[in-house]
Amino acid sequence: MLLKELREKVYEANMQLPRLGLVIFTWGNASELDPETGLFVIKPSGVAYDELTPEKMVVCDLDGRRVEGDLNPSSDTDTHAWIYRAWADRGIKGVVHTHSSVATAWAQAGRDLPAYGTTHADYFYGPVPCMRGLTKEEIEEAYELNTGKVIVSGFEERDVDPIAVPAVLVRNHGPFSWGKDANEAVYHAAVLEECAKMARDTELLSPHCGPAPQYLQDKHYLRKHGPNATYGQR
Ligand SMILES: O=C(CO)[C@@H](O)[C@@H](O)COP(=O)(O)O
Repeated sequence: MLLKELREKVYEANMQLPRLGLVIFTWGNASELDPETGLFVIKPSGVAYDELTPEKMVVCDLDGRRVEGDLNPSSDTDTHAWIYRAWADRGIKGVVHTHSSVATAWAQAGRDLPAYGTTHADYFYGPVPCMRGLTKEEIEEAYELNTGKVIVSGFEERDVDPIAVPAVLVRNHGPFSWGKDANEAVYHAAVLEECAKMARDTELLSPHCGPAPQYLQDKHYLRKHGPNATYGQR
């Protein structure tokens, strides 16, 4: 069996999704890329979380083709593969998709998630962008592959660094997040959902409050990220 240890790691990352309240039923998926082989492990499609095992994880290549496994890989496999092809050389080796309800509501509303406070700024350096929905033709051509293309090209067009903002909202669909591995991608998915809840409530309390001042966002993001980070135990 290929990538036995990675299968176990990706299984555990997937099991975090329902534990954190980010998914129900079979929604969502997590994967991690093995840079040495260029293969990634992903959850199988449509399998309930309480039926998952490391052995049921599916190994795919960067074209999204199944290399090992009896089950069909996640229906979002091509999206994960597109993100790896585009950003693995930036150190992005874990991808997560969820339908966490409040982040999905921002995606359905077609709105970027504003940086209203330091909680957001600690993890996302600026708003989390909401990328356009797919056209009918893109959906009919290759839905999941074009979802990945919309995400990556959207970051390029909007000049957003996927390291500085490790998450995205896809209009009328939901959130995707990423990180250095599957666990960090899950972590970012959970933080995104909490920031989405806070932003929704912020707008209820003060509809036109505007984002946190840039100097405050800078302070919080840069204290945790980059060469001058000071947060926590060094
Ligand atoms: O959003 C989608 C597919 O894009 C959901 O069905 C997804 O969260 C779960 O699909 P899979 O079970 O991983 O195939």
